[in-house]
Amino acid sequence: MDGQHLTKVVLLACGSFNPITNMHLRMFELARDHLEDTGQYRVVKGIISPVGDAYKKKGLIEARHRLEMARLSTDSSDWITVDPWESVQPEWVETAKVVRHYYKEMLEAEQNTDDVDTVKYAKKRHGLQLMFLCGADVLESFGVPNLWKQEDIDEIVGRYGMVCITRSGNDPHKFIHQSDKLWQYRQNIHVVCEWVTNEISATQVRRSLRRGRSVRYLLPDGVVHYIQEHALYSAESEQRNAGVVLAPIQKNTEVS
Ligand SMILES: Nc1ncnc2c1ncn2[C@@H]1O[C@H](COP(=O)(O)OP(=O)(O)OP(=O)(O)O)[C@@H](O)[C@H]1O
Ligand SMILES: NC(=O)c1ccc[n+]([C@@H]2O[C@H](COP(=O)(O)O)[C@@H](O)[C@H]2O)c1
Ligand SMILES: [Zn+2]
Repeated sequence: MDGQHLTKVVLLACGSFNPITNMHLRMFELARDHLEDTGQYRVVKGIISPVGDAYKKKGLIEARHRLEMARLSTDSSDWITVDPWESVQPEWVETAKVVRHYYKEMLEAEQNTDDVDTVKYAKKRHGLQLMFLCGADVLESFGVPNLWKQEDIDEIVGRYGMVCITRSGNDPHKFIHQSDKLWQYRQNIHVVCEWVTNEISATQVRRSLRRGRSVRYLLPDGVVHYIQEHALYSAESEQRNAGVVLAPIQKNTEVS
């Protein structure tokens, strides 16, 4: 097998990463194994895109710290990268737009490496795909009123496709079954069952940190040191954006 027939995939994970945990990194490994196991894909790159400060989620610390922690975590990976583009935007950016941005970049990069043979390029283009990577809670958040625009869901799932990692408390298969829209796109949603269940969540990590408890082995060592060095995550930082409406809700309920 020469792998020529395989579709090359770039995985894009969007989120707060407040802070990045081992489970965020595991998501990429799980998704790659799952996709490559189908015999149809070769995963060539993973992108972590931390959300910008304008997202206004409660307890969200500054993007420069979240970005740096993500960088420290991916230093040892030969395929997972961190991209600052979304995190430095002054306004919150809809995820559909983020996906579009990276897809465009991906095509441009491909074109630059092969701009002499346009016929080959057109063929190659066909064999290149960007997929949105998330946990089952994000998939289920598609059902939260005013959080996602329907056309954005159509674009992300219908046009690009997604990989969704199971998370306890969520049932992505049932959720897809119960949604007419997601059921229609079911071929584009790769649900990955994580059998080695790992319930690390950034919320729990922040809670432990506030209480002075160890979070070692839940986060990469470099991240634990960075948090200590910069004294991140306190009772005060958890109050950031308290009472502020989350940017997507604000945007989708605005009276124009
Ligand atoms: N334990 C986990 N299992 C599966 N997916 C996960 C897990 N933890 C995080 N994710 C996924 O990682 C992405 C980024 O998530 P996020 O930054 O919100 O982390 P989180 O741990 O859910 O944090 P918080 O508790 O602050 O919401 C999301 O797609 C989320 O579903
Ligand atoms: N309408 C939208 O595009 C929309 C709505 C809610 C969350 N999101 C994104 O999903 C991710 C969710 O992150 P959290 O789970 O940390 O809140 C963020 O990257 C956020 O920008 C997008
Ligand atoms: Zn979350």
